[in-house]
Amino acid sequence: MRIIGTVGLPGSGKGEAAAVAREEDIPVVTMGDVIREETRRRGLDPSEHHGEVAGKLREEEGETAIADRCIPMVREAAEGQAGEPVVLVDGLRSMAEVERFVEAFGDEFLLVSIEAPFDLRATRLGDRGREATDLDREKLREREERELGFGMGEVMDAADLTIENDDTLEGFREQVRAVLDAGAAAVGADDHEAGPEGENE
Ligand SMILES: Nc1ncnc2c1ncn2[C@@H]1O[C@H](COP(=O)(O)OP(=O)(O)OP(=O)(O)O)[C@@H](O)[C@H]1O
Repeated sequence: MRIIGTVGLPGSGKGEAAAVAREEDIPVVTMGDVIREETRRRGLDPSEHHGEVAGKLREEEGETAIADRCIPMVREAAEGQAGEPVVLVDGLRSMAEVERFVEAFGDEFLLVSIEAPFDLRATRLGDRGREATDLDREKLREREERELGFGMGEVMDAADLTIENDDTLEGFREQVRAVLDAGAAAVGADDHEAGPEGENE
């Protein structure tokens, strides 16, 4: 089994990476969807209260609340696959979450950081316009600071691979496909040799 987890600031391209995985029939577990679902369960609008509920969940159930909910979903997604399974986990945010995934999956877990400069991300999010923060640069800064407050910078530094998403969408999608294919090929092989480019070492 190979579990590929992504980390990246808002608008870096995690959703696009997940879309590429789905096109390749690789199941995706989206950590943000777990929060959106919980936000709706609490009778709140995810486009407004997503961050607040993410914080509350961590306060109530601990740092790994969201990872804990995702791990059985990952196992279930893996069980549904023929051959050696690969699952993409979209959106890790803290070292506590990384450690939880490593505890659950050991060397089968590969952490990939997706990175792009603030201005590019702000423009792309403005075009996307999914959430209130997408259209407002100040709100984006706040969202970003909140996410960095959860320790996201440290997670990005700890990644096994970095994909720079500062060029065309098609170029980015190709890089993602290469990592997914290498991840799939590396199932059962030595861990950190997966991935064609952008390795930290
Ligand atoms: N290289 C690129 N060129 C042009 N547009 C891009 C590129 N990469 C991503 N995008 C677009 O930018 C927007 C943000 O990307 P995406 O939704 O993947 O970000 P994200 O990391 O999932 O953000 P969030 O954490 O806010 O959900 C999307 O509309 C996506 O299609």
